[in-house]
Order: sequence, then C-alpha cells, then structure tokens
Amino acid sequence: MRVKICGITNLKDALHAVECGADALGFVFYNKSPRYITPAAAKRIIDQLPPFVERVGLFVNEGVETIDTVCRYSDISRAQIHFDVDEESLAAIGLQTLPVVRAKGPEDLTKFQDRYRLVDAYSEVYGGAGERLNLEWFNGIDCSKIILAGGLTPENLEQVKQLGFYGVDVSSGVESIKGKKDPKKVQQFIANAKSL
Ligand SMILES: O=C(O)c1ccccc1NCC(=O)[C@H](O)[C@H](O)COP(=O)(O)O
Repeated sequence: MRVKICGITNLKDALHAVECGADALGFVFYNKSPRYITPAAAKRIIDQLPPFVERVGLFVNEGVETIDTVCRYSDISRAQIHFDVDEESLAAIGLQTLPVVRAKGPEDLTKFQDRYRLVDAYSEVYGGAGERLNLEWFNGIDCSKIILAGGLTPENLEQVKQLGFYGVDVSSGVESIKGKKDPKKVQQFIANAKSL
C-alpha cells in the first residue's frame, strides 16, 4: 500500500514522514487552505528531501501555465488537480498529473477509470476536510488505480483492507493542529497502511 502524507508545511514534518516510509508528500498551493505553502517554501523543503520521494503539488482552479511554472520552480514531480478537467487539459500539463475525483456518490467512481486517480469525499473546501466516503460504494469496483482519501486515520485504515486500493492519502487525520503533523499519528498511519 502506497502512502501520501498531504498538507506538508515544514521540513521537520516532511523528513519525519519520509523516515516513517511515506511514498509521497503533498504540498498545498491553494492559498485559502490552512495548509497553504508558497512555492518558495515548498522548494526549500523539497531541496532537502532524500531520493525516491514523490513530491505532489496540489492545485485548485489554476491554469496550465501556473501549474507548470510552480512545479518546475519547486521541483514538484506530480500535479494533483482538484478541479474539473478533461483528458485534453490533463495532457496539456507539462508533468505527471493525479486527477482528483470529489465523489458525491458511487457514480463518480468511474471517472478517469483508466488512470491513477485520488478519490476523496466531496467537500466545499476542495480537500483536507476530514470527511469519510461510504466504502460500500467501492464494492465491485477495480480499486487498483485509486488512491483513497477523506477522513482516514491510523485507527480506521483497517476498514479499507479488503478493497485493494493502490494507496491512501491523509492530511487532517495525522495532524495535531491544521498544518502541523503529529509525529506519532504519522508513524502509526504509515505503519498501519504498510501492514494492510
Ligand atoms: O488539505 C487541504 O487543506 C487541501 C486544500 C485544498 C485542496 C486540497 C487539499 N487537500 C487535498 C488532499 O489530498 C487531502 O489529503 C485530502 O483531501 C484528504 O484530507 P483529509 O480528509 O484531511 O485526510
């Protein structure tokens, strides 16, 4: 099970998550988020990371040029797209992408079904809301290219064991306050995910 720790705002949390085995770190470039980080601050963190860590930049309602510019400057390896896009728009972005499905019901789970995608619970704040999805929606769905997000915690990860997700993503469920990760929760979340 791959693990993304999202909403990284400081070097200490970034290095701790990597030491615990995180496969990816998420950097929120949406300035209305309590986890917002500037491209310059993200670059300072990313420049200190060891090899083989996916650096995911999160974008809400940004144009291709902005996405490309920020990702190139901050050394982001994949752009996570939190707004409605089609395949043509994704292809125009100059690096690997991760489309986000903000699911309101099971009918949303087949969007981008041939792609690796992050499936999150729909929320008005675009993400990081701590809201769960109904896992029954995934029964009978090929989850091998889905990264599950939304209200996950070290304690509730067990519930997703049988569904065959490619990975899991978490932000608020491993925080002490918004924008600050709790080291013990991060360590437990990653250990539990890797044992599924
Ligand atoms: O985390 C945020 O504050 C955020 C703000 C705006 C767009 C996306 C955002 N996060 C996206 C993520 O991938 C979160 O990790 C995902 O929504 C799960 O969050 P949580 O339910 O808090 O684990």
